[in-house]
Amino acid sequence: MKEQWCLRVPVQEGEVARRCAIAENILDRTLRPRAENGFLLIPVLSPHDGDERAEFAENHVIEELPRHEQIGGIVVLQDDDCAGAEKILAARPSAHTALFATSPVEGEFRTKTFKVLAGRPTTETIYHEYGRRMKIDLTAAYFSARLANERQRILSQMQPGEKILDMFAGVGPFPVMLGSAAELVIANDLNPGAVLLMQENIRLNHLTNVIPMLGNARNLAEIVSPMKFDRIIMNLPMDAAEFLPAAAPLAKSGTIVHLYSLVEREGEHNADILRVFPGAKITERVLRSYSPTSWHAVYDIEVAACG
Ligand SMILES: C[S@@+](CC[C@H](N)C(=O)[O-])C[C@H]1O[C@@H](n2cnc3c(N)ncnc32)[C@H](O)[C@@H]1O
Repeated sequence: MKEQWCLRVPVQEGEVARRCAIAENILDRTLRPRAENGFLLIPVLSPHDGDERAEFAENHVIEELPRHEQIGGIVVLQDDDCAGAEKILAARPSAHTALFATSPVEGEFRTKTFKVLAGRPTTETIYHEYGRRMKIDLTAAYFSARLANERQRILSQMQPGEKILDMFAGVGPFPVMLGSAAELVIANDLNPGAVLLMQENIRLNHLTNVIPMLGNARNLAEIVSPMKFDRIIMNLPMDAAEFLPAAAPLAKSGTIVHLYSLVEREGEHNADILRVFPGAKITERVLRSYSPTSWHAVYDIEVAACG
């Protein structure tokens, strides 16, 4: 029998950890994950720091499942495939609904429309990420679990007492994840449906220092002035760079701006960034490929002293 290795994570974090293992190409798909004493053991292809040996059953089911993404109890299939949806729900007891997106991400609110392929007719679910719970409604507001690792990366960089602004907060995944380590988080979105869910997510996670705000990011400086922030999150990948001038009055020397964008070449936004934040230190990281010619990148911008 070949050597079998696993990543051991608390069951509630299993979904996120499994997705990260897929993204990092380390998941051993030939073996079936299993639960043990409140932990999920995820089979990995080769050992890394902290991984353990474990024994797994061969995986015959997962291999045959149609491609899909799981968000809480909802699976979203890549194809309009009702039979495939039934198969997935049978293989994944944690999923209650299978959906197919009938539109791309669209409009100012960046939402999609869905068709129910199988299971309970709903687009609502509870999603777990690193010990936090979030209510999601995929038709009411944008949500993607793909930035779960990014949220952990930012959390690991935070200093005590930070004031954070999330200009495009959606249902609040960044504010909810960073809230307990921050002094204050202002979490803004234009979509009333997103802000209602965000309010609920703030309550669900017992956060008292996260302030939800319904507004256009262009006007934030007028609304929260004279406040300045230690960290500003800008996750509007199609247009975030356009909002840099709106972020400028809210930043000070040393502020870190995390700008997420879809780009086609390295350094694509550097000139825009330096025009708004002269002398800023820019670090660009690739998050994932988006199409054959474009990728999702994050620019970490450290604002320099003004004047
Ligand atoms: C890509 S989503 C990101 C949501 C959230 N940060 C996340 O990671 O799930 C972008 C969000 O920006 C919001 N949005 C779009 N234009 C906006 C604007 N001018 N001002 C404030 N929010 C805006 C949309 O409603 C949407 O929720």
